[in-house]
Amino acid sequence: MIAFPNAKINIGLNVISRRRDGYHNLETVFYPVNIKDAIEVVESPELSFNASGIEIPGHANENLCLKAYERLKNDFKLPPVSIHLHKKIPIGAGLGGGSADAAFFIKLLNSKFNLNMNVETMQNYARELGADCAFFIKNQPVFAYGKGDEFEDISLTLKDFFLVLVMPPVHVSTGEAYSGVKPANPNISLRELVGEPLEEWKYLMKNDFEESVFRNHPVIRGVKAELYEAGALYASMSGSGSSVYGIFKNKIELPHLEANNQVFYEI
Ligand SMILES: C[C@](O)(CO)[C@H](O)COP(=O)(O)OP(=O)(O)OC[C@H]1O[C@@H](n2ccc(N)nc2=O)[C@H](O)[C@@H]1O
Ligand SMILES: Nc1ncnc2c1ncn2[C@@H]1O[C@H](COP(=O)(O)OP(=O)(O)OP(=O)(O)O)[C@@H](O)[C@H]1O
Repeated sequence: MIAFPNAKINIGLNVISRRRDGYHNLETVFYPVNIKDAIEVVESPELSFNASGIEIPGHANENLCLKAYERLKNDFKLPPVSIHLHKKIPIGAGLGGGSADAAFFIKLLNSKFNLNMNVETMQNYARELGADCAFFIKNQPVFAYGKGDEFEDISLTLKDFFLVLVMPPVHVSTGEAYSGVKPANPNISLRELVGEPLEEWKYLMKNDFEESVFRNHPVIRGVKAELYEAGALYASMSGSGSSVYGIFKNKIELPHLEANNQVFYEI
């Protein structure tokens, strides 16, 4: 059985306060985008994991797909499986790729082995694996708060716009990004701002990670500026970076950016 985990972008991101558990309370809007990995699971004599596509830093034993399998195996009778992950979602990009793989793997095991988990149960397992992970269970646009794993549905759609995502040649680690931010309460919650016309977003919304990440990696600031110069209605770094997206009224090509960056159109 095969699943195709997709990436997400963050529209606005306020880091609000530091928590006792070492995490931060935040508010953001998660929006699914059309850049996808592929994961296949097959019953097999022994547990195995292998990967192709973009190279994943770290040891294969630490892959979030395996962590999801081990976590569910504690609570369910699961046979050994062979897992193949084909990686296409850029890593260290703020696109939640690892989290998407883990969440889709939970859904895949649920279907393949008839585990009868409902959405809430799967979200709870996902929460244990990473703050971004639970979003990918329903995989619909949401306003997220708390650690980024509590949700309110929103009716946002970008289907009438043209979305471009640029991956600069820089990886940013999530821990590094959080350590550069001074948490603060926003004047107006993103919950309200996201309902304003998209043309107004650039005056209203920000990603709190941009300031320090742009300072450490000015190339990312440059990409955002180029997207605005090219006519973006709204442009922002996604999550902890380094990817930057632009929302345009009409279809556009950015050959200049393509020279130094990976560019995804119509995501
Ligand atoms: C930056 C975002 O992508 C925004 O959506 C997420 O907050 C990151 O979520 P994630 O990658 O799933 O994060 P995790 O794997 O759970 O945590 C990685 C590290 O990020 C920091 N972290 C993460 C989420 C959060 N609400 N507060 C944090 O301080 C912690 O230092 C943690 O050790
Ligand atoms: N299936 C996986 N895909 C990608 N990275 C994985 C996976 N499993 C574990 N990892 C580890 O997670 C790290 C980065 O994960 P990920 O791609 O989610 O980060 P990101 O792009 O910064 O996104 P975000 O911070 O928004 O979750 C990698 O360096 C790798 O060591």
